[in-house]
Amino acid sequence: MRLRAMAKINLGLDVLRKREDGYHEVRMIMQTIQMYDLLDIRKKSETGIVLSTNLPYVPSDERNLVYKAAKLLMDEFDVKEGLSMKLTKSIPVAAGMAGGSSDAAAAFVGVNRLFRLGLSEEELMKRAVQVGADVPYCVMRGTALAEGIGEKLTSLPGLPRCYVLVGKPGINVSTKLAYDNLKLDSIQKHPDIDGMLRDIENQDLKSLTSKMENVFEPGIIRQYPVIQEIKDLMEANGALKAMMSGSGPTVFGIFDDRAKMREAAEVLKQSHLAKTVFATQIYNRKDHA
Ligand SMILES: C[C@](O)(CO)[C@H](O)COP(=O)(O)OP(=O)(O)OC[C@H]1O[C@@H](n2ccc(N)nc2=O)[C@H](O)[C@@H]1O
Ligand SMILES: Nc1ncnc2c1ncn2[C@@H]1O[C@H](COP(=O)(O)OP(=O)(O)OP(=O)(O)O)[C@@H](O)[C@H]1O
Repeated sequence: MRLRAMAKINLGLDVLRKREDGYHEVRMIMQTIQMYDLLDIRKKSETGIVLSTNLPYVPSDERNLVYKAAKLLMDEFDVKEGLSMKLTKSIPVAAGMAGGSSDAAAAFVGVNRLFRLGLSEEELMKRAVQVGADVPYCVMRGTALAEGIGEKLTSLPGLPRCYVLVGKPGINVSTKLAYDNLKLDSIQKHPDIDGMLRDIENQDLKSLTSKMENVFEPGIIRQYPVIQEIKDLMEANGALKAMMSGSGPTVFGIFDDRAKMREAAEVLKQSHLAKTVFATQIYNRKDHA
């Protein structure tokens, strides 16, 4: 069985407060994009889980979120058969695009199907949060409002067709460090998430993109000014708006015109500001086909 683990971007990202357990309460507008890792899974005769990946620097043992997700379900349902998984990564690692989280979501969906566990999407999402805050959203996909620590999800109407240019500089940002370094009292500008919800309801892409904000952005840009340079390049080359995704460092630009996005992609490639440049579009199917 082959599953696609889709990447996400955050169109709006607000952090409200720190909880007792160290996690933060957030309010975010999430969007799936057509950029994906592949997870091949099959039964094997010997018991246990075996995982291989195409990247030497991504762990292939119990530290991998795919392994964690599969083990969690197989332990709960006392699955005696063995599982063999092959992960082929295309989503940049430690990039703010939920690569590992989405791989884990694919493992939840795949193990549920392969061993006929009969869990509904909602039941999978309930378990998914134990692997990571973004994993329930990666099970759900599409356009969504995420609250709580990211696990309280409300499905939203799909955005009008638009194009997404992804540019990741050659640096990695730890999500944990980004949250630890965030000074909640000195956040200058909180995104207008309620206004964005209205724009999505009204299918008004221009108004929606004009409100895009991410509270992590100023702090991470101070550390890595190249992020600002990539944003500026995208906006100078036709993006309605460009912003950092998640805790960074990946920048995405939203375009209403595919040709313009492709031209901007060429300029970005030639600038050598980004190590990964990928031109794509939003993705609103939810069926894990
Ligand atoms: C920044 C985002 O990518 C935006 O979508 C997510 O909030 C990150 O979600 P994630 O990678 O699934 O996060 P997890 O793997 O659960 O947590 C990694 C670390 O980030 C911090 N963390 C994460 C999510 C959250 N709501 N509050 C937090 O404080 C915690 O220190 C945690 O130890
Ligand atoms: N399946 C996986 N793919 C990539 N990294 C993984 C995976 N499982 C565990 N990891 C570890 O997790 C770390 C962060 O990986 P990931 O690519 O998920 O970060 P991210 O894109 O910042 O995620 P998010 O947007 O959810 O914060 C990596 O450094 C890696 O060692």
